Amino acid sequence: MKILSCTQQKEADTYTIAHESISSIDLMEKAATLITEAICKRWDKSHRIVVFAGAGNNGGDAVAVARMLFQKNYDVEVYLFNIKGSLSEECHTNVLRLAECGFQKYTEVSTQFDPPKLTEHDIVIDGLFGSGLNKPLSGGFAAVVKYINAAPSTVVSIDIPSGLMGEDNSYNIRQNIIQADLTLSIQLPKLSFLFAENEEFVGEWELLDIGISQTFIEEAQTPYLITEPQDVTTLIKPRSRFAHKGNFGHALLIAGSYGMAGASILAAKACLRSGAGLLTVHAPVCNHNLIQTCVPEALVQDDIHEHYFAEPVDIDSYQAIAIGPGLGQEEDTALATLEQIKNCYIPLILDADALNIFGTHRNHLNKIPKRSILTPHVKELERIVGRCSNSYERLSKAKELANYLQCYIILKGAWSTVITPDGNCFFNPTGNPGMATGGSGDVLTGILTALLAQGYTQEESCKLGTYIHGLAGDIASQRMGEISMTANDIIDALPEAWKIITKTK
Ligand SMILES: NC(=O)C1=CN([C@@H]2O[C@H](COP(=O)(O)OP(=O)(O)OC[C@H]3O[C@@H](n4cnc5c(N)ncnc54)[C@H](OP(=O)(O)O)[C@@H]3O)[C@@H](O)[C@H]2O)[C@@H](O)CC1
Ligand SMILES: Nc1ncnc2c1ncn2[C@@H]1O[C@H](COP(=O)(O)OP(=O)(O)O)[C@@H](O)[C@H]1O
Ligand SMILES: [K+]
Repeated sequence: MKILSCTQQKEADTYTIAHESISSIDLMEKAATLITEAICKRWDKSHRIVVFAGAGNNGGDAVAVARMLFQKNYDVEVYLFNIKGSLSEECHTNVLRLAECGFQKYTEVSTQFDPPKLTEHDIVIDGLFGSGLNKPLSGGFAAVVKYINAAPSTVVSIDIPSGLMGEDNSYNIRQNIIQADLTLSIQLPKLSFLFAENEEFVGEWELLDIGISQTFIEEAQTPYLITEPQDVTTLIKPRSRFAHKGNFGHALLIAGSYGMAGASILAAKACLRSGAGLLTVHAPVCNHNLIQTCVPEALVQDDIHEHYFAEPVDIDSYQAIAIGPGLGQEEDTALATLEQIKNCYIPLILDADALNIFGTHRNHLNKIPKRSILTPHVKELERIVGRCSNSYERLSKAKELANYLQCYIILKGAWSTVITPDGNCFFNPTGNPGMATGGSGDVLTGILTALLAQGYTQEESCKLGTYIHGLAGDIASQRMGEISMTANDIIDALPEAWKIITKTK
C-alpha cells in the first residue's frame, strides 16, 4: 500500500473528481458517510457529539458528519471557526445543508470563542485542519487545540489530527497538535502515523476507502510503502519434489561470545526454521557444547579464541553470512569483523555488535560490501549516523546511509522499515510490542540468513524476513500474551507463520 504526501492526496482528490465522474461535494459526502458509520459503530446516542470544524474541506467533512449524526438523532453541537470570513465552497455548501435540515446548535466563531464545557462522556470531532495544513498551528487555533486536549472527552480526528503534518513534524509545535483517540484517515495512511512519537496524536487509526482513483494511486511516485500480504506471499519459491539440501544453501553465522551464547542459538534456530539447507555456526570455543546441544542440526566451527570471535574464516563454502548477534565489543572482535567483511563476495548481514563497531570505527564504513543488509535498531543506527531528534530525521539519515553504502537497511522497531539503496522504504505491518524483548532481533537475523542462503534477493529477503518475523511474533503473542512471550516463542511460532504464508500464496 502506497503512502502519499498530503500534496499528492489533494492531487488525488482533484484527479478523482476530474476522471471518475464524481463531484467534489459528492466525494465529501462519501467521506462523511463512512466517518459517520465508523462513529456510530463505536458510540451510541447517549453520547453528545461536539464538532469543531475549520474553514476548509476538513471542516466541510466535519459539518457533513454533524448533519448525518443529527439525522440519526444524535445530540450534536457544531463550532465552526471562520476567522477569515470565507469558507471553502464545499464547507459552505455543507453549512447550508446543515441549516436546511433544521439544525440549531450551530455556532460560527469569527473572533471570540466561548468554549462549551466538555465532559468524559462527550465525543469531540476534530475537523479543524486536514491535509491542507501548511504551517504549525498558533494563536487562537493553538488555544482551541489546548482546550480540546485538556478536556476529558474522547477525540475523533477526521483524516489527520489537526496540527499534525503528514510527513515531517521536525519544526512543529507539539503542544499545538490535537491528541486524538481515534483518527479516521481518508483512503491512505500518512507517513507521520508510523512514527512512535506521533502515537499520542494519532491514537488508533482506521482507513476509509472513499473511492479515490486507483489509476492515480498506481501511477503516483512515492518512496514510502506499507508491505501487504500479497507482496510477500508471491515471493515464496516452491520446492521441487527432487530438492536436496544443497538447493537451499549453506549459511554461515558468526555469533556469540562468553555470556552471549543465547544470541547465536536463537539466530541459528530461526535460520533452520526458515529453510536453510545447512547451517554452520562459527563461535568461540566456550560456546561449542552449548550450541551443539541446543541446535543439533547446526555444524559448529570453533574460533581460535576461547571467549570471543577473533579470527576471520574462509567463506568459500557458503551462500550467505551473518555476523553480529552476541558478538561482544572486544577490540580483537572488531578487527576480525572488519577483516571478515572486507572483500566479502557472498550476501552478507551485519547485525548488533557488528554494527556497533562502526560507531567507533566510522572510517571503516566503506569496507561494508555493497548490497549488504544492515539490521540496526534505533540506537544502533544512531551510533553510526549520530543522534536524531525525531523519526523523520532518523529515517532520512538511514536513507542517506543506505544510499552512501549502497546497502539495504532494516531499521527495526514497530513498523520496521526496509530501506533500499535507491531510497525506497517498505514499512512492515506485522509484529507487536510483545517482541520488545531481548533476542527478538537475533531471530530476525537468523531468518534473513536463511532467506539469502536460499537465493532470495536482498530486497526479497528483507521484505519477506521482516514480515514473517512479525507474523511469528503475532502468533506468539496470541499463544503466550505480549507480556510473557520471549524470543524463543517467536521461533516456536515460525512453522505456523511459514504455513500461513505458503498456504495463502
Ligand atoms: N473533495 C475534496 O477535496 C475532499 C476533501 N476531503 C477533506 O479535505 C481535507 C483537505 O481540505 P483542504 O485542502 O481544504 O484543507 P484543510 O486542511 O481543510 O484546511 C485548509 C485551510 O486551512 C488554512 N490553513 C492551513 N494551515 C493553517 C494554519 N497553520 N493556521 C491557520 N490556517 C491554516 C488554509 O488557509 P491558507 O493558508 O491557504 O490561507 C486553508 O484555508 C482533507 O484532509 C479531507 O478531510 C475529503 O472530504 C475528501 C474529499
Ligand atoms: N512494538 C513493536 N512492534 C513490532 N515489532 C517490534 C516491536 N518492538 C520490537 N519489535 C521487533 O523486535 C525486534 C527487536 O530487535 P532488537 O532490538 O535488535 O532486539 P535484540 O537486540 O534484543 O535481539 C525487531 O525486529 C523489532 O522490529
Ligand atoms: K482533522
